[in-house]
Amino acid sequence: MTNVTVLGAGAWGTAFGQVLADAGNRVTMWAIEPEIVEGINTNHCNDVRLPSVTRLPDAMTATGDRAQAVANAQIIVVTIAAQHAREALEQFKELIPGDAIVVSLMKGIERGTYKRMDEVVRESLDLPANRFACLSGPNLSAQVAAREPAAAVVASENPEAARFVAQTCTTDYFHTFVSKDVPGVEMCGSLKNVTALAVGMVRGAGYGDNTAAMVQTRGLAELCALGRAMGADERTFFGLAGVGDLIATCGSTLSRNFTFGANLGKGMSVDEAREASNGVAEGVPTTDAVVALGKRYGVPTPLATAMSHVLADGISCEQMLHEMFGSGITEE
Ligand SMILES: NC(=O)C1=CN([C@@H]2O[C@H](COP(=O)(O)OP(=O)(O)OC[C@H]3O[C@@H](n4cnc5c(N)ncnc54)[C@H](OP(=O)(O)O)[C@@H]3O)[C@@H](O)[C@H]2O)C=CC1
Ligand SMILES: O=C(CO)COP(=O)(O)O
Repeated sequence: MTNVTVLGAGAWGTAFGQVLADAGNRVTMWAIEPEIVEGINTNHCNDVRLPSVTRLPDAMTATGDRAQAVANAQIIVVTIAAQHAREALEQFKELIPGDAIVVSLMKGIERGTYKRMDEVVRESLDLPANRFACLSGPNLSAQVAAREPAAAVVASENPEAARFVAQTCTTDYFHTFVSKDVPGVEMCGSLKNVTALAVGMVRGAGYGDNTAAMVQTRGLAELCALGRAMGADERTFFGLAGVGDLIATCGSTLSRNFTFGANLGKGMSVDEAREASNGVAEGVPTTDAVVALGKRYGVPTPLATAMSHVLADGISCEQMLHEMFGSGITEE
């Protein structure tokens, strides 16, 4: 039995905590909100973030105390909204055990620094690469929480750490693959959210399958080009973390990013869509970071750039599509 601590009891943190408990581990959830801590410890549920689960496993407990949360952890899973990860993790820097493996489940790029979550986690905890892993894939939290079959990729520069993490979170319904491609897995998770915003937007505006497929495929092309430039392994884009997660996120009303985009397509303002969102839509702050990374690496990012104009200037779906394609004819 492994001691695993999950930092952040949001929808995914809670659903993944259940996976870890089902896999036979002792799971400690850390949450800021006392209501969530109380709910997990007393009623075995997280009505705030994951109300679809009426009874979480007994092996899951919660605390709001940072030191207590990580004291005996062999694996620490981080699933905090990406833009708050640095400030939250810095408070754990002196507390985490010297041999614990830290696993990021987050899908975003930090605004302002344009850093991936592997970089943010390692910097804020002063963590060597051999103790870091990330996990990503088509994992809509409500479906994983319902124990529907699903799979994910665990990536680490340290193959032993990747296997340890993969074994720790494998159940009869949750399968894991291992990879060494940390930048690839990180870029897949982050960029698919930007694409899901755009696909959601065209769906919300009333367009059908051709338009959605077109936008989704151009998003994949953008992910491949930028990911390649940043040193990712091409094969990752066509695996679970890449195409797999694009299919799930761009095709599901359970996705916060898809739904956020759909609400924009229906005519809501960004503030109204934010208000209506049921949890964090990571693609929103990540969009500008993707545009900035594109400039840094000399890679055109027409989809992210057009979406950044939607988010900043409120351009329409038609204008977004027009901007995305430009006026010239190019090779695909
Ligand atoms: N939901 C899903 O299907 C999946 C989500 N992910 C990724 O996992 C990450 C978390 O998503 P999810 O759990 O769904 O999001 P939610 O919106 O449900 O929860 C966000 C989490 O971040 C925490 N948080 C926000 N700000 C702070 C802060 N300043 N300090 C500490 N904690 C903070 C929240 O704590 P509090 O509740 O106390 O406010 C909450 O636990 C995202 O990067 C997402 O892309 C990945 C795969 C699947
Ligand atoms: O990453 C996810 C599914 O794999 C969840 O997507 P959303 O964050 O858009 O809900």
